[in-house]
Amino acid sequence: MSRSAASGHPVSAAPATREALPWPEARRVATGAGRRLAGAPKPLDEALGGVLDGPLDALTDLPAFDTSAMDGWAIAGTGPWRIVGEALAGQHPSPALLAGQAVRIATGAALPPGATAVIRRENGRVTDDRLHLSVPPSPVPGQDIRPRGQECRAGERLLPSGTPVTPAVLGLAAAAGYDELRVVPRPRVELLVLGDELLGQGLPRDGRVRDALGPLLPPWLTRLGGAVGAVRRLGDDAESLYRAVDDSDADLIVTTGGTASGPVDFVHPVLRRVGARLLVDGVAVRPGHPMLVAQLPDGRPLVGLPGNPLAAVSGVLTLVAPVLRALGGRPEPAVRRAELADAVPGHPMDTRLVPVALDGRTAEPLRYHGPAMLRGIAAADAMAVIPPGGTAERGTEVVVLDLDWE
Ligand SMILES: Nc1nc2c(c(=O)[nH]1)N[C@H]1C(S)=C(S)[C@@H](COP(=O)(O)OP(=O)(O)OC[C@H]3O[C@@H](n4cnc5c(N)ncnc54)[C@H](O)[C@@H]3O)O[C@H]1N2
Ligand code: MOO
Repeated sequence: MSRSAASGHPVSAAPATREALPWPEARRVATGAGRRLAGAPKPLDEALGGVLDGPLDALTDLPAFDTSAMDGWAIAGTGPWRIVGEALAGQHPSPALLAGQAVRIATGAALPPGATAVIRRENGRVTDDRLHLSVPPSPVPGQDIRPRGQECRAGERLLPSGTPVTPAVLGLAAAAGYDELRVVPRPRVELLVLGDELLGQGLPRDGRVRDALGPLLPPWLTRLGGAVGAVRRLGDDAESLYRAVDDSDADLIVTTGGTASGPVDFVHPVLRRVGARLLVDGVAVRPGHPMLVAQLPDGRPLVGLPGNPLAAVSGVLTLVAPVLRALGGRPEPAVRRAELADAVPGHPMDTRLVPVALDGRTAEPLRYHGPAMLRGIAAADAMAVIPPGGTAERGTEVVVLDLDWE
């Protein structure tokens, strides 16, 4: 918030100095700031993107009955076989086969009782209602039969609680007999982009710049499990920020800009006015140190991201991602590590997050990583975590945070 602006409401300025939390601790606090949302039953077509609220246990054996795995003939005993009928997918099982009998059968059709194997269409020949093998040897018992319960038995655990509901999970749930699933819904996110200087289109002009975070954040927060409503761009005006925060019923509010101590940085004063409690007020990380997490009086979290675009990216990885995971009941991703392809200077006191391109186990640090720049991160696969202290030399193994945005 760089332009001079007047607020209609009397809000005091933010304090000049705050206690910055070490980066690992800030992430832990962020994880604890989101209470898992209540699960609810959803029809399958509305469950996508949620997280299983309870394990997925099979409601049936799968397959639910013995089926043919191939188009051909179901046979009993040894051949040649007399063809006594036909079995198509979706039909009741045909009458029991006796030794020396066969039925024509389609893939997925219920196997008649007594059938011992299936002969594929291309391996048999029919003359005068008699089936002969054209390709020996005789099928072994059970050949090309999918026996009932091959994939699972009724009651068997298919997936644990907390599994993200993907299209494949929907398919498995349907196959296993479910019409609806109990899911933790995607947390609803309200995104408030602050700054009089921000333009929605065209070239930067007259001291104004394009809003980079309005386009950047919604698809990313969606990838991270949020349900992001329309972005609201607000001017540098404490009253409209106050009203937006006070009116919002989102599970998580994310603001951008206005976190520092400039003349129109209203996030802190507005948080005080709504009675929010600051859980994280500054993080020892570069870029992004003025990022914050607050808890509204009713317990809902608000994350304040700094306005500098790369600082905001750092804030998403540090604070928003853990809060969203906690709200949405998603597990933490496995820690990933890579070796630096070049030395990266550390910050004396703060953790650094540096855009890197990954090539297998190697992380190449990228240029253009200033807090106001997006050029480096747009070419990056991840951000490398450089602990405080001296230089991380070439070959040092560091934690990398996947951007995972495609
Ligand atoms: N006296 C101090 N000044 C600053 C400090 C400090 O500790 N003391 N911290 C600096 C750091 S670090 C950062 S990061 C920024 C954070 O500032 P705010 O969160 O208050 O953000 P703004 O002042 O609103 O904006 C900063 C910068 O980013 C541009 N911006 C904002 N929003 C967007 C957007 N959506 N798209 C593109 N660019 C955006 C804005 O125009 C400013 O240039 O404060 C430092 N100052
Ligand atoms: O959040 Mo600031 O990056 O450290 O410019």
